[in-house]
Amino acid sequence: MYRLKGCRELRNRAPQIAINWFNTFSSSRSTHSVSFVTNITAEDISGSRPAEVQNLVQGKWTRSCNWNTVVDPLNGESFIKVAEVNEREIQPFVESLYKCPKHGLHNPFKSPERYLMFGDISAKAAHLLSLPEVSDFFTKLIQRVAPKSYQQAFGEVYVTQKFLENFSGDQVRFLARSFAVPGNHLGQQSHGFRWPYGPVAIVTPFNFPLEIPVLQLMGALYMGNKPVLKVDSKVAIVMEQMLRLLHECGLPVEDVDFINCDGKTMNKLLLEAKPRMTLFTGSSRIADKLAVDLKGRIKLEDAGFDWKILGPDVLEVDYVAWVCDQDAYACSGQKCSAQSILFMHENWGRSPLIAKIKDLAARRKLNDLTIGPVLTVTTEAMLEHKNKLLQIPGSKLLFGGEELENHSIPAIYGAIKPTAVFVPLEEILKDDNYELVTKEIFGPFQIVAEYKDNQLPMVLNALERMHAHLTAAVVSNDVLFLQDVIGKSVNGTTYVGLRARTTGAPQNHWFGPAGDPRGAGIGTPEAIKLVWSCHREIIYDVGPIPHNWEIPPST
Ligand SMILES: NC(=O)c1ccc[n+]([C@@H]2O[C@H](COP(=O)([O-])OP(=O)(O)OC[C@H]3O[C@@H](n4cnc5c(N)ncnc54)[C@H](O)[C@@H]3O)[C@@H](O)[C@H]2O)c1
Repeated sequence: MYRLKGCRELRNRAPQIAINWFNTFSSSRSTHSVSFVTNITAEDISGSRPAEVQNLVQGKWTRSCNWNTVVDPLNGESFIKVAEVNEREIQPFVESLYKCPKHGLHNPFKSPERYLMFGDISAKAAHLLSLPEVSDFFTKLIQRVAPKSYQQAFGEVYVTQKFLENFSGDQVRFLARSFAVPGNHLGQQSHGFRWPYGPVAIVTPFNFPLEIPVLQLMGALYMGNKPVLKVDSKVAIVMEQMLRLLHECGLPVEDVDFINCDGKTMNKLLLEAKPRMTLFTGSSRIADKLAVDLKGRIKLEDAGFDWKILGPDVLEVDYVAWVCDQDAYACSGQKCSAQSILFMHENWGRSPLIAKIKDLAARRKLNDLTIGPVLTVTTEAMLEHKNKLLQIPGSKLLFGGEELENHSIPAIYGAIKPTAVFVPLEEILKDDNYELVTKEIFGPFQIVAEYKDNQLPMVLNALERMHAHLTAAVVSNDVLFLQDVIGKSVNGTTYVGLRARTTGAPQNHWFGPAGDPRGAGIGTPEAIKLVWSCHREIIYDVGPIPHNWEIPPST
């Protein structure tokens, strides 16, 4: 991205961005009224027809003094202009959050009809996303900014749609279900309520442009909060379009602010607006900084160095190899849940597993985006990491380790073939090597190690020393083996059994790190309640006072 010069404050102008789904939708379903005009398709966004992304504050879409230009990750062409708010322009966002009281926009004692409103909004948005033309629009828009295969991008749209279905009807008010406990005397009862934080912030990364922001945003809204949302500018166009869709479905325009800015500006906004809670999804480095800056008023979905252990029972080698390939290399390894290290029992080492993973990885092609640009690590950095690993005694390149061929991916991004490097277990555990081997490379890159029966404690030791505990997989149907590994590890989302995978963040199970009191979750009712509400206890004590009551002695 680079900056365009010149200040053009163009508040309240009609958006000029492409919303292909909208055109299709309005022409095929004429009963649905709409309030904005669009003119190009996701495929047509280009250097000659750049799309624009705006900000939303205090109910108004706005532009800014600064335009950042996003380059097409596949060819380097400037194709999206993002109106980026700079540090001197954050005041309207600060004021907007200040307007929201700590008790939120709704709670069980205030505007409870809003719980039902969000049930209705969710139902309508789920319906819209289920329409083939709408889901195709979002799928292709995701592909343009965070290149991944059609199926992987569609998966995001599908999970988002199912999530919205899950919280339709009365399900939003059920999130705020309370409980009561009888008191010590007549007239006393204690009630536990789920209470909003009021003004809140959501910061999300580039890799899931739709799913992560929508699921967290809706969770925040359901519980009665007013969020300011900041998505990585590279992919913000997707969420900008989704907000317009949510407005069509009845979301009040003042309920969410949407800001495009760099990390430094967002940091400043958080310090000045003082949201009561911030949900941060992204790297551990920024997560730790914000935890300090915000004095702990934060929940985190941070980095993943995700592990998979193949147990002693070798079964279904083709299936396990396919899951390994998907876990490590789908979305070019840019899932926070991607398989970063594979510990295989020596029995698997004697099977054709690695050869099969190599063959599957070799099927991946740039032209269908089953492999593609890496948006936060350059080719040079990934190859340098590989070279450092290969200096460890006994390590070897299993496959990959080269730049992609015949590509036009710009040099600011990465482009390497799916890569696997073998490192001996004893070497991984050495202090000099451990940090290097367990460094998260957010690209198509994995470490492979082998262990013998009596070396399982060494594998468990390697897990114990990791700093992030997001996803994990234990591939075995040996129940005693599973018990042993589960009982001695902590990852928040752990798949176990023959079909175990590290990736997979559907709407039907919890996804998030464990072992960290700051850890957040996403997707399920438990995640929403934990992240977006706090406990409030109201103790009713209305009497009557016993008729023979007398003032007792002081205590
Ligand atoms: N745990 C999860 O659920 C999850 C999901 C997706 C990605 N991730 C992690 O995210 C990382 C990749 O994403 P990334 O490289 O975009 O992460 P990142 O930390 O660089 O950026 C994440 C977001 O934070 C913003 N940001 C940067 N500095 C900031 C600051 N000082 N104050 C406020 N906001 C700031 C960025 O603009 C972006 O929107 C990986 O480590 C991956 O594992 C985790």
